[in-house]
Amino acid sequence: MSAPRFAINGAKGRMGQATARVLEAAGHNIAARFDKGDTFDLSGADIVIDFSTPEATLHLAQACAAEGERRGAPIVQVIGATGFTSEQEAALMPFAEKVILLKSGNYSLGVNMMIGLLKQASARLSAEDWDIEVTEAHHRRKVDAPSGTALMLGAAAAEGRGVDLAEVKVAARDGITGARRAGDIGFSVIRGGGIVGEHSVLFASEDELITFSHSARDRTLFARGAIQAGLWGRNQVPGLYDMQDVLGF
Ligand SMILES: NC(=O)C1=CN([C@@H]2O[C@H](COP(=O)(O)OP(=O)(O)OC[C@H]3O[C@@H](n4cnc5c(N)ncnc54)[C@H](OP(=O)(O)O)[C@@H]3O)[C@@H](O)[C@H]2O)C=CC1
Ligand SMILES: O=C(O)C1=N[C@H](C(=O)O)C[C@H](O)C1
Repeated sequence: MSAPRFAINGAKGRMGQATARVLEAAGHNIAARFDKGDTFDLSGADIVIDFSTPEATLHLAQACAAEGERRGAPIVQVIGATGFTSEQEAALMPFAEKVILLKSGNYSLGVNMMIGLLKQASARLSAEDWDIEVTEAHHRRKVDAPSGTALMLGAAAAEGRGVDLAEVKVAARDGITGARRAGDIGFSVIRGGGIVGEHSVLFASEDELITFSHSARDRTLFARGAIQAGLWGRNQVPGLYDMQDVLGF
């Protein structure tokens, strides 16, 4: 297989710049860099690392599908953006027929390890006795909440209990909320300064507390994972994959 040619969407953003640094340090070819207002010319690229916005991701998926058809070989689009509405998630699905889509709220090894552990824990700790609370903290410029990672962790905990997160999610508490309902999964959000990404999931019973936590110290961590996902994607057929697939978890 020939050397991979990368493109970056959201190239001037924090993650776009981190991705460029990692690619350049590894000697990879960056064939194109896109930002707001640019036309997606994908003719020189095989793998697009996309840390932009949900809207931009959908436009890019359309361009990847068209370019893949034109050349008779699918493009890999690694989606890092978070904050998709359910309508945007649904709108992305048809592109999985033509594009090798990888999508994850977090491309770190640690968070993806934690997902498996949470499924195990929540399957064993009964909803009657154990309350689950997800807490996340990020930098002051983050625009979506709860974070994509927090939602993934909450979804993993819900899956372990055999329920849909949408049925048990409590994203905010304020005022006279009433007592906690058994089985709910609560989310708390902190925004401040330059925090790269902190996530914790608390299991609380009357007598014991168990906490799973992950701390990201540098955003090149996410860039490295996204590039790993892109290289893995080159050997796949069109479809929708996540970082669990890449890592074989
Ligand atoms: N999955 C993961 O592991 C990780 C995911 N993320 C997610 O990645 C996303 C980006 O994060 P971050 O880099 O910090 O954010 P930034 O705001 O720094 O970067 C986003 C970039 O996308 C650009 N952009 C906006 N609209 C378009 C468009 N239509 N076409 C192309 N580019 C566009 C922005 O340009 P402008 O500023 O001009 O609007 C900006 O340069 C967020 O959703 C974040 O939650 C972040 C880290 C890890
Ligand atoms: O916006 C960020 O910075 C991050 N976003 C992702 C998320 O929403 O979970 C991943 C990481 O925590 C950093």
